[in-house]
Amino acid sequence: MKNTARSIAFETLGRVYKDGAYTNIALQHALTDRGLSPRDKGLCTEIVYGTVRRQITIDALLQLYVKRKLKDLDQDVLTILRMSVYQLAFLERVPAYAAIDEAVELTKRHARAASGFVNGVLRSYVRESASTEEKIEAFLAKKRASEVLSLGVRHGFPNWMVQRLISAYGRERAEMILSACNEPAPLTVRTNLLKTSRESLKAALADAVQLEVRDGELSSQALVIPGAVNVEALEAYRAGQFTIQDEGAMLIAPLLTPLPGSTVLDMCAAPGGKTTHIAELMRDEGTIDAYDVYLQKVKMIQEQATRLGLKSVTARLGDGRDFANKEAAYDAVLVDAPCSGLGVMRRRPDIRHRRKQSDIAQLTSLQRDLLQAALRAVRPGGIVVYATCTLLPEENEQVVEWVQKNTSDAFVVEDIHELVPEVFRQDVCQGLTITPERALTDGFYMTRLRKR
Ligand SMILES: C[S@@+](CC[C@H](N)C(=O)[O-])C[C@H]1O[C@@H](n2cnc3c(N)ncnc32)[C@H](O)[C@@H]1O
Repeated sequence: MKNTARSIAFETLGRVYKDGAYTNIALQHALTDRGLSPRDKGLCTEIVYGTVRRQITIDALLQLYVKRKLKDLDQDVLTILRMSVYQLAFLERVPAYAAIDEAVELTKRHARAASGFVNGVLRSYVRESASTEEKIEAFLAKKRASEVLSLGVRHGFPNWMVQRLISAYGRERAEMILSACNEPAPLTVRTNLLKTSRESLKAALADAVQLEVRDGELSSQALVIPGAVNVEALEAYRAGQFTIQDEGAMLIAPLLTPLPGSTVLDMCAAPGGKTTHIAELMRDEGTIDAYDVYLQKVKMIQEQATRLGLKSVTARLGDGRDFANKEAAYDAVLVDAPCSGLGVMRRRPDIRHRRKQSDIAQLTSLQRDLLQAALRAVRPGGIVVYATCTLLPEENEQVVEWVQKNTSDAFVVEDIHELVPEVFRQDVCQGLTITPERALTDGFYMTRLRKR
């Protein structure tokens, strides 16, 4: 049977559910050289991302029609049911018969004995005329769901995440954040101003992809490309004229205000998005030591620096925490710490299933150690920027507060009002947390500290 959008979606979801693959990476591999039309690639992407994003909602809907526990179903059968209910519940343009017929075909191929069961469940799903919202509410009423469970089921997030976001942002904003995390993220690129101007790159990209490319509004280097395009295949990419980066992430390197000729340590640098930004801001004059703890990832930093033609970057293998015991006196240090990643769930939808509540304490401990080591490694009067791509205060301002109380390297938290775009100024406090519903960026925390 030939490849179709749904058969490749099924295959990709299998890699995610059975092998623990990352959705974005599994999908990228699955779509390469499989002969799908752009339209079918779009449908496949939508089904894969949507099924993973909405899995918790879909499972609630399925429980209304399946008598057995979902965890007792064969994994392939469950995957087929999930991706089919996603189409029936959330994709208005997909005709129900197309989704169901192909679900039955897929089941015949992968779990033949269950094809009648899959057909029955999906047909009873569409037979009931209630809207998706009404079905979700029916499930919640049956469960007598708490407010946290209700929000989690409506938006597709585990209870602990919902609870923590409510504690940090209040119910109303937490719901806006959850909803924004389910929106597709735009494709944005950062112009390498050492090679080209934003105007020239905009024209070159628009010509290459035949779409209207527009300026980003938060960074003077940013361009937004509407639509899913493999920009890494473009000549301008090979020529080092841009880096793929979320516009929110483009706000972090400038917080270091790195001057040409300075010495900078990037402690957690791979794949090098911010390292290369720092080097560009320094006009590639000075030195940037870019560390990561995994060898494979260190290679990625070097590849990016080479592609962009940056000579000031040296990619190095090492644990950032070791700087606690080293002699160093960098002018500036970036700690872009490993974190729970709740700010980037638009692009990495499986984070909501992969992350466990118990990870947070471990991450916090690592983050504290890294920040303490950074304060060791910077010279007196130098700058440390601490950043994450998560929205939880435990990994953000509370890490800074803890280190402030528990380190011998005293520092002040600097005011960053002038260093961030207007739209975020009202949110600057000890640092800045940007959330995805504010300006349609990924979510980040960033703060600038000056060692006394
Ligand atoms: C948020 S990512 C960095 C993203 C990067 N700054 C960028 O903009 O492309 C965090 C990185 O920290 C690395 N890491 C984790 N533990 C580390 C440690 N103890 N020392 C140094 N790097 C570490 C991870 O491998 C990961 O690549």
